Amino acid sequence: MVVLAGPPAVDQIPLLRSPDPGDVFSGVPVVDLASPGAAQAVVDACERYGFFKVVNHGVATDTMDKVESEAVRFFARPQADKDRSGPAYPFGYGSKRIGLNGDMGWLEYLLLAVDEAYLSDSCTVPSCAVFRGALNEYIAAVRKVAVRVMEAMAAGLGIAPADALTAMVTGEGSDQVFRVNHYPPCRALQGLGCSATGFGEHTDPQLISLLRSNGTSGLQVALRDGQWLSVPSDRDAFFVNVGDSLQVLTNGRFHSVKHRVVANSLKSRVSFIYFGGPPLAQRIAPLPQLLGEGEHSLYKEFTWGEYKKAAYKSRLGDNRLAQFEK
Ligand SMILES: C=C1C[C@]23C[C@@]1(O)CC[C@H]2[C@@]12CC[C@H](O)[C@@](C)(C(=O)O1)[C@H]2[C@@H]3C(=O)O
Ligand SMILES: O=C(O)CCC(=O)C(=O)O
Ligand SMILES: [Fe+2]
Repeated sequence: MVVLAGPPAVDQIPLLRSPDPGDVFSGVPVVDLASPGAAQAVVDACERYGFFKVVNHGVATDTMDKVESEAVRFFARPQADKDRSGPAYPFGYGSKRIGLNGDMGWLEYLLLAVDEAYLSDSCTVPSCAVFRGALNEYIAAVRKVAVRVMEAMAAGLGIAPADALTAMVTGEGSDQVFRVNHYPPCRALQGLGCSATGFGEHTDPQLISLLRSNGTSGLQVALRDGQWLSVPSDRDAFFVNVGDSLQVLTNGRFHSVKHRVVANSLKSRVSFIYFGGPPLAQRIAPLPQLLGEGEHSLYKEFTWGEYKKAAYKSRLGDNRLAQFEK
């Protein structure tokens, strides 16, 4: 990453050299959730990249379109209106500042709390009933896809019971978060050979994240050798990230994928991400069913609450798992 002097509107945002248009991730693993081979395909992708896309997921196009058009309507409102839905922490509207430790990106967003399958009643943002209704329908649907993906993981890993992973995310007190990101076009940088960082590189701390975006590209993932590749957008699919906690539960067999978003100079990107996390008291340690004879955990013992607290003290790009490695 290079930090260049840029036009004033973006002077707080790290700039990236325009990615080489040839560096496209043409081999993103595609998992057909309705196929008999789904479980093995999910495990292969989690081991190799910690990243894959899910098709044939059964979520109605109308459910995705409705939430997208309501989100576009929300972000088109006057800035003063949107600011009344802030601050982002613990939940609400935020702009350019990500987290509490100085990270900046070319985006605005809504960070929302989820209870069971819906927006938490304690989360009064957004206030618009139509947007809330669309979010609730979408969250319930994407959460079902997350459950099917985690069941496929357990089946592919040969773990019993079948709900060993899903129970952590759907059980009482699970820590689920939903995020809507809007990356406006960054026109000031058009033709300058560099792009604004939309959302800086990071791994997701939870078990699993499911992302859907409008058709605007911008998501990039890092391969295990550190090479960054641009992910071709697909508005009909869900992209799945393995998070840090799932890496630990599998004792490093699954890989928590580093990813980032580069803002487009011409088009808006809107993305919707469901983050599945366990209850705060959940112990995060390798599942005994996955440890071979004589195999030890690569990590120190911790709870999700301890990890989350440490994560929220860190900068976006920090290696958050490092301090928990043995
Ligand atoms: C800089 C930060 C933003 C973040 C909390 C953190 O301190 C480090 C982890 C970040 C992240 C990444 C995935 C999700 O977008 C997120 C909501 C999460 O759980 O961890 C964000 C946090 C955030 O935006 O507050
Ligand atoms: O907005 C996106 O496309 C991805 C954002 C992301 O990685 C995150 O919110 O954790
Ligand atoms: Fe992320």
